[in-house]
Amino acid sequence: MIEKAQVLLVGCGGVGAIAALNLEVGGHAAVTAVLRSNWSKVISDGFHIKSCDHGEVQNWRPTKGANHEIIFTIKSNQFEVVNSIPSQSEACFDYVVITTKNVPDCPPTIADLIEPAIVPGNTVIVLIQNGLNIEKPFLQKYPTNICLSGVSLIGSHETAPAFIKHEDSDRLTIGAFTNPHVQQEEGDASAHRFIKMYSAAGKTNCTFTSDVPFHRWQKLVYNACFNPVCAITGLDTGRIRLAEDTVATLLRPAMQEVVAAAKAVGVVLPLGIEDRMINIDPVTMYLRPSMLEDVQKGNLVEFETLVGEPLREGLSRGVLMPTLSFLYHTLKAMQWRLKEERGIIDIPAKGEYPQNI
Ligand SMILES: CC(C)(CO)C(=O)C(=O)O
Repeated sequence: MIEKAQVLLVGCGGVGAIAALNLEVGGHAAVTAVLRSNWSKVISDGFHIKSCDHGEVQNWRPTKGANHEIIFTIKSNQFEVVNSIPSQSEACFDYVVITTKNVPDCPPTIADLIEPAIVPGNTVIVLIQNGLNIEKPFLQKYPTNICLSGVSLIGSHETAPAFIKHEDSDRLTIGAFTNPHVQQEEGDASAHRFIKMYSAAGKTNCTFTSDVPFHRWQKLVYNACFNPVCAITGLDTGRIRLAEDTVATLLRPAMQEVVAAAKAVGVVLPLGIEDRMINIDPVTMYLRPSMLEDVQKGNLVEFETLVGEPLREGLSRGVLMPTLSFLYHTLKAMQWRLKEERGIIDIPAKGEYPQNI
């Protein structure tokens, strides 16, 4: 019998639920999933997943429950669902896989939250998240742990709590972030082990890269541009492409600025990458990037890691980035509005006019 790796999965929405399935059905991993907004729904009814890779998976029902810990049975595998981060004394995790959104402007950060589950120098941290410089807080806090990058191309959304619609198959590129305290070969070997475990069910296309910055910047040509333009305008990617001059005046200039920033940090992206990203999906897919979904659900958006980081990298090297600056500062104002709506910030009541305002 295979000894299963113990995986703590933080975040189990559209991307995380499919990651959980891949890991579980492959039979090489036992997943403990940490849920938040969908926790009570998963406890009562389980997940309902319609997946282009896995087919229809209905009602993952709990077979055992105690306080916050519920064990689910999926076929022969066990899938544990909790709503707080278990500590290493409760369970010993080989991997902590993070599939949440990254909102560093709204602490506590995930790097802080996972602390009880991390054994220094041992637990492998896997970030299946968009954006740039996302590894920095983890390398700072857990300098001797291997940290893997996962760049995901997947069309999977949580349409209602615990209802997952997976329409575009899972393609995941895994590699080790450069860490001055860990040999690169060790990180690469760990990435290969993760890929083997993740791909074991044969339902996903998970591949290795030795060039993490290239893959992160390449994906940013999409995420730093399509995501904000769609989130700000309320239009999906198909409509952006159909709408008169939006591609010419907003999307393409933003993409060109990201390509120039990448070049300034030493990452040369393929010629014509802008066109490839603009046309990556059929127009009539009317794809809604995650940032558009987030704004419309009233969720905070990951504008710092998708837009702020490439902008700062480029500006600090003298790259002119007027379009990205505009998108960044617009998103920052939108985030402020979202924070007010969610009660994260308070403002003085209308009608109070203190002298100093
Ligand atoms: C590429 C895409 C659209 C889906 O994986 C994405 O990364 C996002 O929605 O943020």
